[in-house]
Amino acid sequence: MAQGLIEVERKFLPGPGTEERLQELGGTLEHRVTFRDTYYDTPELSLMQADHWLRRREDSGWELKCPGAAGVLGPHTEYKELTAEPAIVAQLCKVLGADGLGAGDVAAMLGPLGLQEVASFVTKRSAWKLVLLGADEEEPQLRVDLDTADFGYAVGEVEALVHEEAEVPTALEKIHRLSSMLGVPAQETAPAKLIVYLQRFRPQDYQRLLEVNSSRERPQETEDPDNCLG
Ligand SMILES: Cc1ncc(C[n+]2csc(CCOP(=O)(O)OP(=O)(O)OP(=O)(O)O)c2C)c(N)n1
Ligand SMILES: [Mg+2]
Repeated sequence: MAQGLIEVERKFLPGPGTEERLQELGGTLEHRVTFRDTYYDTPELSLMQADHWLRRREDSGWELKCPGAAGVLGPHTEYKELTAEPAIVAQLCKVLGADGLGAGDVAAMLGPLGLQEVASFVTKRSAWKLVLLGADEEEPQLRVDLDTADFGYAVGEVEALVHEEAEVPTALEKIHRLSSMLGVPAQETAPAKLIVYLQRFRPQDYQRLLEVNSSRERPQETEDPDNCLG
C-alpha cells in the first residue's frame, strides 16, 4: 500500500443476505482470507486513548492508524494508515512524548516505548470490491469487507482509500449511498472487532477507553497536535 493513505470507512452489522446483495449490486469477491492481528499499547493504553491503533498483522506487517480530520464523528471514521516502519516509530515517539528515544524498526522500539500486547485474534474476511453505477472511473472504487473474528463477532465495513483530505467528502457520499443500498439503517454503527474484544476479555481497559471517549470532543476545525495528517 502507498504510504499514508486515508481510510474512510463505515462499519455495519452484516446479515445473512449481505453477500447476495453485494452480488446484485455488481460487487465482485476479491478473496477470502484469514489473518491474525495483534494490537500493542502501553499498560495505561496511552495510544488508544489518543485514538492511535498499533497492530501487527501476520504476513503483512505493522500498521498504525492515526486520527484523520473527521475522527469518529458520525457513523463513519477517518484514519490515516502508516505502514512504513520509520514513519510509525516517529509517530509513536511523538504521541508517547518520547522524542529522541531513537529510531529503529517497530519491534525493536516496543520495549523502550513500554508497548506490550493487549489483544490478539484471528479474522476470517471476505473482501469485495464494487464501483457504483454512474461513478466516474477515475473515482475510487469501494471495498466491502465482511469479517468474522474467532471470538464470534461479525462486522462489515464499507471503505474507500483516498490520497487527500479533499477527496474525503466524495468518498463519504459513496460510502453512505452504498450502505443504504445494502440496507444499513442511516444511523447504524457497529463497534470494531478490537473494541468488542476489549469489552469481553479486558473489561477494565474497555471501561477506561469509554471514559476517554465520552469526554473527548474532536471539533472538525480544531488542530490536533497528535494528528498525523499532512
Ligand atoms: C466508533 C469507533 N469506531 C472506531 C474507532 C477506532 N478504532 C477502534 S479499534 C481500531 C483499530 C482497528 O480498526 P478496524 O478498522 O476495526 O480494523 P480492521 O477492519 O480489522 O482492519 P483493516 O483491514 O480495515 O485495516 C480503530 C481505528 C473508535 N475510536 N470509535
Ligand atoms: Mg477496517
